[in-house]
Amino acid sequence: MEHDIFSLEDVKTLVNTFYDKVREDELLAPIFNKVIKDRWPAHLETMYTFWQTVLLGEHTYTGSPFPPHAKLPVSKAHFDRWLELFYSTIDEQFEGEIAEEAKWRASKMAEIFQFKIDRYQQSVSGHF
Ligand code: HEM
Repeated sequence: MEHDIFSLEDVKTLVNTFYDKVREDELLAPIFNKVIKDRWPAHLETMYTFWQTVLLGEHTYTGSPFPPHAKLPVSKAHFDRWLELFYSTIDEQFEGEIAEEAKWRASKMAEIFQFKIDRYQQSVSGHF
């Protein structure tokens, strides 16, 4: 039986496995690679601190999550795929309250990001 997400080691496993899937995904990989290029190690480091802060209460992340997403060319299909890969990564390796919390947090953030991105896209296309 799988265990819950307890340590920074678990967070790193989660993040590494998830972005391995993202980088192999035909819908998401081009979007990420266009922005990140050869900075994947730095992105992964940032994401360790983000999830360490959210899930373990160890406050190592000091950024602002939304701004890098504001102008991405993404829609509901991209967020659905992102969540599908994130959920499967968690369910394959972890089980417990924090694992459930991770999925819930991700879905809420995806909802807010998508709402803001849609609003931005409408404003630039003149239908605001
Ligand atoms: C379609 C879905 C998504 C795409 C294509 C996407 C893409 C990206 C990209 C390109 C970056 C910038 C990396 C860089 O320049 O270093 C980034 C950063 C980040 N993403 Fe996402 N993302 C998505 C969904 C999400 C969701 C749902 C969350 C939250 C659970 C999230 C959390 C973050 C965080 C925390 C950062 C780091 C921000 C910082 O620089 O401090 N992303 N993402």
